Amino acid sequence: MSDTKRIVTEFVYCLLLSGGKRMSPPVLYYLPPSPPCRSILLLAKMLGLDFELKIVNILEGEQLKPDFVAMNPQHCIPTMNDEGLVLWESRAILAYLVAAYGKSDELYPTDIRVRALVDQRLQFDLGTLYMRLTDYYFPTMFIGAPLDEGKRAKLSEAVGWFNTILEGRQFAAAEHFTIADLTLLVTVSQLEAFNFELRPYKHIRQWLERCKEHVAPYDYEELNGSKATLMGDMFKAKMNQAAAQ
Ligand SMILES: N[C@@H](CCC(=O)N[C@@H](CS)C(=O)NCC(=O)O)C(=O)O
Repeated sequence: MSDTKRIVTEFVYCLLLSGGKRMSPPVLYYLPPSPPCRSILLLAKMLGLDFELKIVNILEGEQLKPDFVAMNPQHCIPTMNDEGLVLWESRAILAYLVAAYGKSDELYPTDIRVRALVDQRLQFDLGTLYMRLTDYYFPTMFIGAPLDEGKRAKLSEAVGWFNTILEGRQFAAAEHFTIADLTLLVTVSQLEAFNFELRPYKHIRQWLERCKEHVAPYDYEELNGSKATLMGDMFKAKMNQAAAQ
């Protein structure tokens, strides 16, 4: 057999073996403790999807390297590259992964009325709940800035809204667990690890336990719980440092 014929035969054989599917796994640029990265890693576990994982250490400015900025001018993680489809914004990545790799639409329902609610919750987390969490905690955790009571009030207001949303519901958007619960679970478990007082929010506490139980088989503790604790400890250490000065 000629070389050309052999290469073509091997190529066709590979295609047949792969069932015509993608040959290379999607690449995820990430850092394990980053909350939006944690939601992607949890979803990948739930879907049984193996990423090619590439650490980008944002604490050392690796996201500003020219190669990374050329791929994602906004230089944030998580960033995913699935055979040339480059995506960032964790909630957009979650939606894409369920559509591309999910065995069903359960985690991101295609029923337009249910999907509308999932999308609303995803955007509530992005623009309100998680945003207010970062506004309040991150300046202290990263640069030791004093806590701002005004920002705490805004965060409490958003937590209260989420508690009301959950009234009479088992899950955030549908009758079952969806990617809305996943991203909100990362946010609320982080609040819990920062010792945000969740006692007044009964519906959130019940939902949080339900979600943790649902995700426990997918390495929840390793992928999210332990990383939330790590960030909580960083915050507490900064608070103790400030108190000692
Ligand atoms: N809304 C974005 C937030 C992404 C984000 O802020 N990522 C942080 C890490 S948690 C980051 O990459 N920071 C470094 C930078 O922006 O240069 C998402 O959900 O993916």
